[in-house]
Amino acid sequence: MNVENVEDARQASGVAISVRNLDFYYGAHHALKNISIDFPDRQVTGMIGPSGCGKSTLLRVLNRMYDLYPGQRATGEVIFDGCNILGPGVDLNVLRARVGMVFQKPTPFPMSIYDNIAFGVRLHERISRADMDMRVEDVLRRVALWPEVKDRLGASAAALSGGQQQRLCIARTIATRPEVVLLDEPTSALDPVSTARIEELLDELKADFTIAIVTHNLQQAARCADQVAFFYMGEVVEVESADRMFTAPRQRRTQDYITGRFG
Ligand SMILES: Nc1ncnc2c1ncn2[C@@H]1O[C@H](COP(=O)(O)OP(=O)(O)OP(=O)(O)O)[C@@H](O)[C@H]1O
Repeated sequence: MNVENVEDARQASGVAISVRNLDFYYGAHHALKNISIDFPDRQVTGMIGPSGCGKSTLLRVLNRMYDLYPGQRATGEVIFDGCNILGPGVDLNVLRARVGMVFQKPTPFPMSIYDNIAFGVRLHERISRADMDMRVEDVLRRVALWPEVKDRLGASAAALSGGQQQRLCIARTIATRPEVVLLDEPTSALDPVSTARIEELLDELKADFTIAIVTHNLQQAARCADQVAFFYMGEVVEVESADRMFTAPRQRRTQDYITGRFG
């Protein structure tokens, strides 16, 4: 399938990634059990549930991050652009550029602000210095960091605040022009002001990217997500629109969790 057909197919189905009958194992530990869930195109999917229920594990499957670790394996299907990305022959560098990931703790590379963005782009594209300058400016503007850093692009990223570093990490992720952005508790290490800025940013980014966000913060899921999935002990118990999830969930276990009966 060429890129245009893939884009047409995704828009027609309205689904960016479709997970079917997914099981995941850390050695003998069965961490995800027969999971099926669709990630709608250009919407935000929030993933909630108690600690250890498998939310981060699912994110790590969606770009095959787990492949970096021996003894971890997935079975089932994760369909992205008409292809099962769990199958053989997938170029993992390309996959990880198309399905980008932002981690809980801001993890800028030990290099300049400019190079934090240019580094990943150079791995995937040959572009001129002028085009790279434009790309760097464009993504820094999109994450609302440009006014704060435009006069010190050559300075170390380590000198930025935690919230600025996380916005830089999001800029770095979108600089390779992924279709999907995965975020694993991206604001849990940040103050309320930085958190609010990242939440606003997600709302803007979903015009162009499909977003999956793991969060412990139910209010954050209610504010940011279009659909919400509730995970419990390695299973997806319920997937609903955010409105329904927090007002009228169908399952008893979901209701107990969102009303704080366990956590
Ligand atoms: N590297 C690993 N090796 C073995 N077991 C692991 C590993 N990472 C996670 N697990 C186990 O897999 C299960 C799911 O973990 P996961 O991190 O996906 O949960 P989570 O819902 O994201 O939790 P949290 O909200 O605390 O981050 C847990 O039982 C956890 O102990």
